[in-house]
Amino acid sequence: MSAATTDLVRIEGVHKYFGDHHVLSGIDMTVKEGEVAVLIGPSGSGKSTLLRCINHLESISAGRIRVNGELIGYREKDGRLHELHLKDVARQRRNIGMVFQRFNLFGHKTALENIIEAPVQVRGLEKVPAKRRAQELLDRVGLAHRASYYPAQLSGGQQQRVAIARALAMDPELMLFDEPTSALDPELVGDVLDVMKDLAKSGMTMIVVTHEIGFAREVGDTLTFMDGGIVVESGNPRELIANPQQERTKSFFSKVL
Ligand SMILES: Nc1ncnc2c1ncn2[C@@H]1O[C@H](COP(=O)(O)OP(=O)(O)OP(=O)(O)O)[C@@H](O)[C@H]1O
Repeated sequence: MSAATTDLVRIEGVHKYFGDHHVLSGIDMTVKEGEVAVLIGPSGSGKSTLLRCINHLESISAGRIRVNGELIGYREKDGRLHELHLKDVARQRRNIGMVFQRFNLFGHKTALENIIEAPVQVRGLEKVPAKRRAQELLDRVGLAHRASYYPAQLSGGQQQRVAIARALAMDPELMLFDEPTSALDPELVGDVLDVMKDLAKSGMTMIVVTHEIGFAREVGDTLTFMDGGIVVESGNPRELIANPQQERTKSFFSKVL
């Protein structure tokens, strides 16, 4: 939501096949630093796949994805892409936080232990500062008083907020959200969206796949409508929702609004 200048994410001509299935058919998209880009579209349109390509959880079949100028998942030599070693992919992923529909917290660890896991294990941070930071992050997501709770003792919305804190603990420069509220009971959705709004206000660059039109309208700097593996239309969320230009977008919004 802050004044956006530089492109933090550049996606150019990205294709993805699963076998013969052409799931992404030439995606171009940029996200500026500090922007919130919302992705919307019918089931199977390729939104999750695109997110997963951005942190190289999926390889791409063609194209380029750059985050902060760095090619993700590959190095380029003589115009050809060569997949990076896992340790280099892991280094890139440390800068990209991802929050999934299912939070996948470690059930045998407390909220705080879940959050310090990666900073301690992956980054080698000492436990004391890691715990201090985790406590700050729990405070930020409104769960300061739940540090010693186990996931099973938390609601779905609280678990998702812990998952957001866990992603933030690695100090990512980009956060990816894949339908973060879709698995939640309706009354728990608001708290998670509020945390995401605060994060947006703090200047975090975010790409959010969601069906929450209100969030898209209120928090999104851009809204991108995908269908059948292509970007059909993209623009200012309010304008796009109020006045879609393409038939496919019109038809989609007429069903979800
Ligand atoms: N690992 C995989 N192997 C084979 N096909 C896959 C794989 N992952 C996704 N697909 C297919 O790719 C297409 C796009 O899926 P994707 O999950 O990206 O869509 P989506 O827009 O996020 O949908 P939804 O809103 O339902 O999550 C679907 O047809 C899906 O079946």
